[in-house]
Amino acid sequence: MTSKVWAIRAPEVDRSSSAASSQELSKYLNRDYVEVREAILEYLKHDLFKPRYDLSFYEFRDLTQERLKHLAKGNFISCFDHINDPGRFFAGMEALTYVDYSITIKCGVHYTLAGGAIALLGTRKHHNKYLPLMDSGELPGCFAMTELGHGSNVMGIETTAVYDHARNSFVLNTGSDLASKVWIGGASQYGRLCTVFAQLTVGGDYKGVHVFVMRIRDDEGNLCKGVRIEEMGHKMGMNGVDNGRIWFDNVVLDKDSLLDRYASIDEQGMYHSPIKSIPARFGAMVGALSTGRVCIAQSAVDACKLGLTIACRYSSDRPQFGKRKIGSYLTHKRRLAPGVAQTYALHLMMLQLKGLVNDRHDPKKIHNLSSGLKAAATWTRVDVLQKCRECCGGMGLLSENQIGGMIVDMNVDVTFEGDNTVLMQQVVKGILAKGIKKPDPIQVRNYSIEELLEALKYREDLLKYKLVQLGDLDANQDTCVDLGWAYADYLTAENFFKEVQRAPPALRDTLQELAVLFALEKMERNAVFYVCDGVIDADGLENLRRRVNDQCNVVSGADGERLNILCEGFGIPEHLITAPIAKGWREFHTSPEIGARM
Ligand SMILES: Cc1cc2nc3c(=O)[nH]c(=O)nc-3n(C[C@H](O)[C@H](O)[C@H](O)COP(=O)(O)OP(=O)(O)OC[C@H]3O[C@@H](n4cnc5c(N)ncnc54)[C@H](O)[C@@H]3O)c2cc1C
Repeated sequence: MTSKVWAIRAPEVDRSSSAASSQELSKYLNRDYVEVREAILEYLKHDLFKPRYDLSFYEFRDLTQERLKHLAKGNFISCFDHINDPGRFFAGMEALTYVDYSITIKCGVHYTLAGGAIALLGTRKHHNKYLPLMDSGELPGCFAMTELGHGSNVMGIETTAVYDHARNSFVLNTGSDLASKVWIGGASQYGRLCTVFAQLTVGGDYKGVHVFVMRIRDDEGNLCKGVRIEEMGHKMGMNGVDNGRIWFDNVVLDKDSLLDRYASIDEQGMYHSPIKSIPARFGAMVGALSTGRVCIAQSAVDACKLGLTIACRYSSDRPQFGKRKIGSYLTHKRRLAPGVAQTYALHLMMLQLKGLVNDRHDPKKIHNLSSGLKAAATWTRVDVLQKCRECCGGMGLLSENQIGGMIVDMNVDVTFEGDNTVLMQQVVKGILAKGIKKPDPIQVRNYSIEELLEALKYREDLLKYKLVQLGDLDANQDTCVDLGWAYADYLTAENFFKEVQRAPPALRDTLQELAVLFALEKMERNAVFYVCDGVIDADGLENLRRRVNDQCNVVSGADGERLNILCEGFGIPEHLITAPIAKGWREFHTSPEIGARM
């Protein structure tokens, strides 16, 4: 089936009840690197980026590879941006989620993971040799960290690199099948260059995990000596990415293959690193690669924007049980309005995080924040897109309506770039400190902004205190995940209310309504905590439910029409909203052309 992109108009929106205009909202949300964003969105009008639902496994991979090549021609994304201007890099990568997650991840592996590792862990010789060819798309890159036996535990990987001073080179070996590199994006068919994580030994001394850059295929696409690659297999989604499995058998790598920003070997074969401890050195190397997590978190937020735009438009346009629009039902508002609030909240928080990366802020803070937000944003995406799909009823299942495809393609985002459950535990290790005092008890009565923020902060502080008292994090992993959420929720809410103050006056009421809904809904999700710890009682809980209902009504408008304005504020151009249900489902499904699109 070839998908025709229908030029049916977007539904009319009643703007009378909205305090803020969608253009003003969009200008406020999309305020950084405006020219890069606009240019890439325009570039994505090319036919190559139009949706295709009729392709076989290998045809879809070829299309994704063609898309990567075409993007490279546009010069929007450069691996050098990791060093010179990370904010520009993020802006260049962002719009891709609106096209398709396979191309997003294809670019993510090539530019962010492989290109980022070379840029951030390598030195000038590596930059000059590889990055221009990666920018032009001539040298497709892979990133080989995960092994069959070691996924989340990267420090435990078993691939070995032994330095041989007599030959001035390293010898790379997989050893057992459990040490084969698995899931490696781009490896199965198109990848030619690879950044490989391996345990380094120099002069018989073990030095820990280091990263090497090497060719896995030559310019003709033939596998290099000692490299074996197999196909990973058909996946539940994201099949445009050719994931593969790699084995290394006595592969000889020259000395310059070591990405040597954090560790090097001198002319006499002596190993040097400014970071003496093996775990600290590993932490510095992996910590430098937080760009990937930032991109995954941003993609999750962008997917929420697209899913909500489609679901809200359809809901305010589709009557059911007489003339009543489905968007007018409380249960619809309850499913969509909190998602819109979460998406605004997370988008604004991501702007802060990207600002910290751009300013080269404290790496520890960036690591904690990017880990917590990656987990929060991707888990939020799972919830938001499922609700969007349900709100569209059966129409939500049609591939051309975009939401279903995103659900399956993006499901992996809770697992890769750090499994969310494991990431939340890392966040907790990063934020717990000795001497944390028990917070004074609080009570919430009227759900003012001050009380809402106090309640979110209280949850974080009390969970921190409890975990310090409990001591054994391993035996209390469930509380660790709760604390990771509490940390992300409070920071995101606090930032949202600050944004209300920073925003132009015309936007403040609208943003505040959303921020209040965000905070109320977070309290409601954690009602068990608040009741058990005496912050609210049974009446308070009932009051909280009513407050969430009221706020969903305020944010949504009578038929959910206000949600359309808020979604327009996300600024997704019409050519990337291809779902027919977002463009007038009646005209589309009653058109005489309906048969022609199959
Ligand atoms: C489509 C896809 C593309 C990928 N692309 C790449 C790539 O290009 N390059 C690359 O190097 N890797 C890639 N990966 C690998 C990815 O990074 C790993 O899948 C991820 O790190 C998780 O490892 P794992 O799959 O072995 O899961 P595991 O680590 O085995 O985790 C499985 C489950 O156990 C839980 N668990 C694990 N450890 C703990 C713990 N300490 N405490 C509590 N729970 C725990 C996790 O929460 C999870 O639910 C990709 C994966 C996929 C699926």
